[in-house]
Amino acid sequence: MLPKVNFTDTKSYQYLSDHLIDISEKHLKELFAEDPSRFEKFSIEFNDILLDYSKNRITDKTMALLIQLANECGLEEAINAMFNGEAINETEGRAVLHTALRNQSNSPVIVDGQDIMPDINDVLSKMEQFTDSVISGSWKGYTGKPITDVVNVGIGGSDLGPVMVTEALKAYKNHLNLHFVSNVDGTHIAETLKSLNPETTLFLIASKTFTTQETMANAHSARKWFLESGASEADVAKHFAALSTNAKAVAEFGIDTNNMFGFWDWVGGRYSLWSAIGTSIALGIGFQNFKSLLSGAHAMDTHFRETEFEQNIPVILALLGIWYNNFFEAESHAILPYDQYMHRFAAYFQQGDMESNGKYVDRNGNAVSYETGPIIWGEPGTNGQHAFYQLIHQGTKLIPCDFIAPAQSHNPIGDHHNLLLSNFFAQTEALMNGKTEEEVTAELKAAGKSDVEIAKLAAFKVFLGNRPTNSFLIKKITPETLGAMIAMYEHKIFVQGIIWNVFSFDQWGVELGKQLANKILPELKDNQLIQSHDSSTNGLINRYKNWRS
Ligand SMILES: O=P(O)(O)OC[C@H]1O[C@@H](O)[C@H](O)[C@@H](O)[C@@H]1O
Repeated sequence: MLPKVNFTDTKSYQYLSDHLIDISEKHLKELFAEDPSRFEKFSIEFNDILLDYSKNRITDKTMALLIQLANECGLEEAINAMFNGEAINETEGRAVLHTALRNQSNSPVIVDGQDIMPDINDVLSKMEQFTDSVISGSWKGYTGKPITDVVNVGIGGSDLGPVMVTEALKAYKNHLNLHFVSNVDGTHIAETLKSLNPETTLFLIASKTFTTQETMANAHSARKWFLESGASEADVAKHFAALSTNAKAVAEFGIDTNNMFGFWDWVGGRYSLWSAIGTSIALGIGFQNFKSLLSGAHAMDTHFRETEFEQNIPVILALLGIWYNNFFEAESHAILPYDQYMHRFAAYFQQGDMESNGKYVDRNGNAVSYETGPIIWGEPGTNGQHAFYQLIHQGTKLIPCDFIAPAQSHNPIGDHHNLLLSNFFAQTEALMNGKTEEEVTAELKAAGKSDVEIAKLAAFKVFLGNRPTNSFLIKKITPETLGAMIAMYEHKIFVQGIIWNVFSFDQWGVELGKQLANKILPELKDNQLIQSHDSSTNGLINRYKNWRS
């Protein structure tokens, strides 16, 4: 069982509220001037990842109070409860053990009195055999040709993780072409199938429940396309595999359960890329690289589990997020990778974070009186700089940002990487320091502007600065460092959920829309006038019926 503390009732919350007044009066520039050791003090190096969190609106006292808050909320107890397999997903009565999937130490993890590691290892070795045979070409399609294209059909957690990782690790990719179909919009599958040859295409139907409407619709269309190409039902086994917890539904769909890679209800969808859901990753970059991804994540798990909070990266990130979310009233958090390969990283953690902590009911079943999960967003630098950074620099909203960049590029072309990294360093410096009116005036004077022009322009060119950032400098984006970064954010989300006293591993909020869509679907079958909803919904449905044919 998890602790169920209302964090606004703690002593540290009160102290932090008082301390906020002092910090609000300080500019980050002043904090740096007052303490020359800020970088040494507020940075942590872990396995080729350097986190610099010194450009945050914090002092030693802030960090001490935030850690006190974590202690008062029972964080240590909660971490142990998760790793020990307690049913901390209480509303679904499940343990939360994605950490076991990457438990490279192989130490026993007990659920309901049974060690789950042997089952995990069995699936991993089945995945290894399968992916090796597809990659080597010994797995043949129904006309005897090797597989060239793999289509992962899944949505949400059965799509976003594999997409993000295979993009982030594209430098490690082999000859197999990967495709991802998620949207129920027929365009997605239609456009994907256009370039494919059924004789050399392998479909992975990825769905934890194997009931998700979008995935089932796309899977059926894929099978129809395959059969219409001249293949027989018996050939399906060579071209369709399932990644799921639901063997019965897989068999009913017509996929040979020998071609099923299983996982378990204690793996949440948005935490499932480490499970059989990662089969597309293992196919795209090879099983050994997939294992390295798991190892990187496992190293972060060990760090999270064993390191004192003062040096614990996920804990520190979570507490900083709470500082801004609940004390500075920041509404969102930007993730900004300076790495083109990581272009889906923020999108991935939109699900990871917002589906986990987007809750207004606390673990006691009461509506909360404080803010919970932030809006997560972001795009890669430097593209974002030319799009939305204006608002981060000069808008009215406080947006804490995570800047992420590799020191070594996989594509060291000319001066590109120095150009990229100069922007990475410059942005956090600019966000912190800003530019004063005096600086602006001096600059305009030097550019030969008249006093009248300076008076007219100066105000628009002032940057207040004092905008907080974290910087992650990663030696290189490898399967290990990427695995560690993903696990780091997962644990950050966990810690925040503990402090906000919400259940981070259910997602009831996605159900209502699904239920209503199921109710509306039969109403779309014919052209009868619909009057069963409110006037807006009726009006939209009726106009759709009128326009669709
Ligand atoms: O893997 P499944 O069962 O098809 O589910 C896909 C997604 O379905 C959504 O409804 C859930 O909100 C996600 O968490 C989940 O990842």
